[in-house]
Amino acid sequence: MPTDPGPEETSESTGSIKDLILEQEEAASLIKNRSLLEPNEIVDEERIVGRDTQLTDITQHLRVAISNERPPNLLLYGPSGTGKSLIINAVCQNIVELCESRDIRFGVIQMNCQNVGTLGAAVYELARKVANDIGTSVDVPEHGVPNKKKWRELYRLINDHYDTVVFILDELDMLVGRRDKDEPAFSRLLYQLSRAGSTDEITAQVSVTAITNDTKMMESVGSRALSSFTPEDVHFSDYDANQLREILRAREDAFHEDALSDDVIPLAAAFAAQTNGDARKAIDLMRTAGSIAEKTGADKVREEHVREAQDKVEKNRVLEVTRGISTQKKLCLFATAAVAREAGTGAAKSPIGYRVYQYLTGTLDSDQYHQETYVNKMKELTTYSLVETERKSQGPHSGSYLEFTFGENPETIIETLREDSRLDDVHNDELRTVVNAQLNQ
Ligand SMILES: Nc1ncnc2c1ncn2[C@@H]1O[C@H](COP(=O)(O)OP(=O)(O)OP(=O)(O)O)[C@@H](O)[C@H]1O
Repeated sequence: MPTDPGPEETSESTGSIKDLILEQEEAASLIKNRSLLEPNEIVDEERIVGRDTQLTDITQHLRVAISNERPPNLLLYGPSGTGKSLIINAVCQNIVELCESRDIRFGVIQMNCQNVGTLGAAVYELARKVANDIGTSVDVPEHGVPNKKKWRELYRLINDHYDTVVFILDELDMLVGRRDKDEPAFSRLLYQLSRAGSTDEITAQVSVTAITNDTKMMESVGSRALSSFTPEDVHFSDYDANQLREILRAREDAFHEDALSDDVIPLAAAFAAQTNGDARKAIDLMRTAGSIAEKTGADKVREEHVREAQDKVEKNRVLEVTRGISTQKKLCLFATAAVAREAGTGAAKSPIGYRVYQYLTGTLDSDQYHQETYVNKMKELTTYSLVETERKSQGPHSGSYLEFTFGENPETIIETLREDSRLDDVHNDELRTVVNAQLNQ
């Protein structure tokens, strides 16, 4: 039978937790507005800096919607955290408001394609989002019906409720679909959406904005889709340290007055620019540095907190990615990071990476993939933005190879992977010797 804790004990424990909360609140005296430092927070337009060209281009393309004309299709491409979603959403939000004031039924339907899976699931998800936007429900079941019915339902919803609709398909290249199809699902989705308006299936005007990190995505788009999609391209490049500094300055009021020492923003901007020019990362660094400073009871966020945050953020990201991957993928990544670390450029060539992978699998007495599979495993890791690939030529008669460039410090990747005890038998000195011998060949 449970014993009665008694009034004294209850009030004492409640009191101590409350005290703890209040104590922590008092210690958290540096960050004033945490949501401004959340990576997915949609910020007001006064806080958008450094993307004037893209903002002007996108506005120029989409503004025709306020005259009830169909905006062109767009392709926004560039690395992670360079403001693609931010800018398109800011422009669309303003167009929605202007259209409302002119009684034009303008809709914006955004879908992140990362976890959607198949074409059928994508069409259903779009229908669900449209239904949600207009406050109704989808009239076909999610499973067990042919895609044709889902398309028909999507068209019905659009025709009934919009004059113009813009579909924003984020991370579109991730919508690969079933492997047995000749054409990736994203290509079929683009084809259907962009041709629907030219048939009588959709009476509303439809425009598609595709967003991708993969500069080569359009190479996998089938010829039918290519001839109907024909987007205007808007490129988003990495931010440099100056731009990141401006972005962070525009969020300085996330902190209490005088809570930031002068070198904090320039250092966080420099770290983020060094690795991949990603604004999300710069913002993340500021938040982590602030939390570290608060936790240690510091009166200000200082340079050392940013350095500690940098270490933590890098390790966390690598950990997050590597925790779930197979041992073989870890070996591929470990070998490639070891080459990039010694090469000093943050990059590794696939044939050298493969030879170091062979050394690793030999040392650990584990299964060994062929080079093609090694390359494919590394390519799969690009989805996490940990590594990027680029095909390079060795010269006119020597074929080509892939170059892997790391978004994080290769040393961090190696250290993080080493937390897996199966790598204990790989000794650092010997690994360095093997890698250098391969690099010098
Ligand atoms: N120019 C900018 N001014 C202010 N904040 C920015 C700017 N660019 C990006 N950010 C902030 O950085 C974060 C990431 O931006 P966003 O989501 O637009 O990147 P993205 O290019 O769409 O990245 P991904 O390809 O990973 O989706 C967001 O919190 C956004 O508010």
